[in-house]
Amino acid sequence: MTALPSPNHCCSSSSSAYSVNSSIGFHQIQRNIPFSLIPQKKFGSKNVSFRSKCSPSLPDVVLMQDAPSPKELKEGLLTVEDRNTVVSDGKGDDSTVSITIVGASGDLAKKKIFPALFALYYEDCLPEHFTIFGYARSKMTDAELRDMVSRTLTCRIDKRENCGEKMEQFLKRCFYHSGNYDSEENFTELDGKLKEHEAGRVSNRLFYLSIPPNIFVDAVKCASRSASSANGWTRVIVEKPFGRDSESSAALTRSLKQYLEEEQIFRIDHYLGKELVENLSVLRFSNLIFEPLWSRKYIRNVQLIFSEDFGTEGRGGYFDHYGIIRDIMQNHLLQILALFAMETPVSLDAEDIRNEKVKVLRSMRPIRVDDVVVGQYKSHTRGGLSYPGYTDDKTVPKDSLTPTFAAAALFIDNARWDGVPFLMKAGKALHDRRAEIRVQFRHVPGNLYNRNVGTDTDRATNELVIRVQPDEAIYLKINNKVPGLGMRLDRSNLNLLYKARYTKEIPDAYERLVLDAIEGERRLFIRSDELDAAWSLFTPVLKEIEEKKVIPEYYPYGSRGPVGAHYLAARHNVKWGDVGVDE
Ligand SMILES: NC(=O)C1=CN([C@@H]2O[C@H](COP(=O)(O)OP(=O)(O)OC[C@H]3O[C@@H](n4cnc5c(N)ncnc54)[C@H](OP(=O)(O)O)[C@@H]3O)[C@@H](O)[C@H]2O)C=CC1
Ligand SMILES: O=C1O[C@H](COP(=O)(O)O)[C@@H](O)[C@H](O)[C@H]1O
Repeated sequence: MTALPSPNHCCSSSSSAYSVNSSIGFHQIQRNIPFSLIPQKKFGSKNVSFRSKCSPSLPDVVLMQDAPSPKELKEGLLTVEDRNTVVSDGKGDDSTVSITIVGASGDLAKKKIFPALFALYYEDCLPEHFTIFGYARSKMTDAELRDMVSRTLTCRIDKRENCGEKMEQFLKRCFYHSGNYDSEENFTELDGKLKEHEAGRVSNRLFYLSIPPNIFVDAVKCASRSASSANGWTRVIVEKPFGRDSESSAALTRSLKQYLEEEQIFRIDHYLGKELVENLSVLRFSNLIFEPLWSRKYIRNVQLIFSEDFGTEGRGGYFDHYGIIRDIMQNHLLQILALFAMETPVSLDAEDIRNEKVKVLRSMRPIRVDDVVVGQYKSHTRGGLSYPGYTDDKTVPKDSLTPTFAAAALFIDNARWDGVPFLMKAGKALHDRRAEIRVQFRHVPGNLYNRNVGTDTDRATNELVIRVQPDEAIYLKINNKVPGLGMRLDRSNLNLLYKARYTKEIPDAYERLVLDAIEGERRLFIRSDELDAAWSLFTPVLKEIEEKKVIPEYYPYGSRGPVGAHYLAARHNVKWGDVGVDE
């Protein structure tokens, strides 16, 4: 049994284990509610939960200075297994984290995962003992992997000290094992190598499935059977797509659950790791001025906008099987919508937040095909340059009807949001790259200044814009008197532009999410019932679009997308906020 450390050890970065707890729920101890434990039956009983100095959960650990007393333990508030759970800052303790990137030779691994791990290392956010393994079929030596990874690493713009040295140190912790995704034998070899590096310490293992979805289950089966930890935790990050409709998603979940408990599955939606998306709850729940306005009473419509100024270049094969609704709307935009619209959760615990998100998703009205507009980009020549159409991609069938653009009107049939249109718009190969949430408020009843505002009430109403990217910002459009002797109003922005306010570079979403997975923090990952609810909403309309072979409206590469999106918005009495002079 693990000995209880003194509460004074809490939070000192040089201490070893600093409080006894479960990897889910510091709050539960404080509220004297007995734990339900993460089942560990397939993966050993010792449950070491790491909290780095970078953890957003750190305040919880601070609260745990008054860790459960021996009396509380004796009185059965914690079970024997709980006592085997140690929360550690990972410094000087006897546990190690092995991170295996399955599909390490691929695009996502190179572009996002290795750089995120390096950034965490650079910021001293990883535990003292960690090893990174790349796993894929490609033949590579450790040196070749390091060479490949080194090409994508960059140092923080705001801190460049010892950058080269840190890169070298990081690369020394990266190794490679070549193997098949469906070979238990190859995963057993990996297990042997991981054990060598773990050197008898408590082993915690994180597998990041950065591979195409058709091989998820094979890889999970082999990893869980042949390379899971014998004495610590084993977790698996699963990349989207989680199926392509309700049935295939449920089948994937069922298959994964043959080898993993739900608590071991970390379904990633990287939009949840974006700074401004995380800030959404802070904005709502820690500012008195917003939450009272957050309902049908004051909000006229909400717009969730995603656009990219490049096409599917290189990913056409994957994309054609999914399309923009599955690629962006069913996950990224719907997750943002759920966070935006949910009721106040009981606490910031993962389960409390996810419970509220599920309730919103389940309150949503089925989407009618009439409330969806689909488009596909076509080739376009501008300034002597010619841009390819979607079906010019060799991996895309010439007669493909797959939408690269969609706009939809959604409704939440609950007391808070009854009748408020939530408009979504997502597209590739458009005129700019942006992701934002726009909240258009109602007009001021009996506005004394109507005369000065003019007839366009849209121009006179307040709008809150949360710009997720690029140039992260939150701004509120207000009416203001133009200085001078006359009485003329204009619309101005109260603007919180992140790069002007904060000098620190904003971490990439993958950094936050990988760290959370290492720490066992599930708040930003998708629970299986959330996923079911999201698919239930989109599956019928997707089927209808596909069965009816709805012809997409063609739009030129680099344009603002199909005009149909404007007609759709107009039918719901909405004007898209990203179009216009002062967008
Ligand atoms: N790339 C991106 O920007 C994003 C990707 N994702 C998701 O992340 C995952 C990985 O994406 P990405 O890195 O782009 O994928 P890749 O197509 O680059 O595949 C990753 C690796 O998997 C192996 N692989 C590829 N195809 C097959 C196959 N048919 N059978 C067996 N192995 C195969 C290859 O490694 P080897 O041949 O060496 O075994 C490849 O390097 C996917 O699920 C994707 O949907 C999600 C969001 C964004
Ligand atoms: O999940 C996906 O996201 C990217 C956009 O991510 P971002 O962080 O660069 O905004 C998108 O290009 C891709 O098609 C999709 O699969």
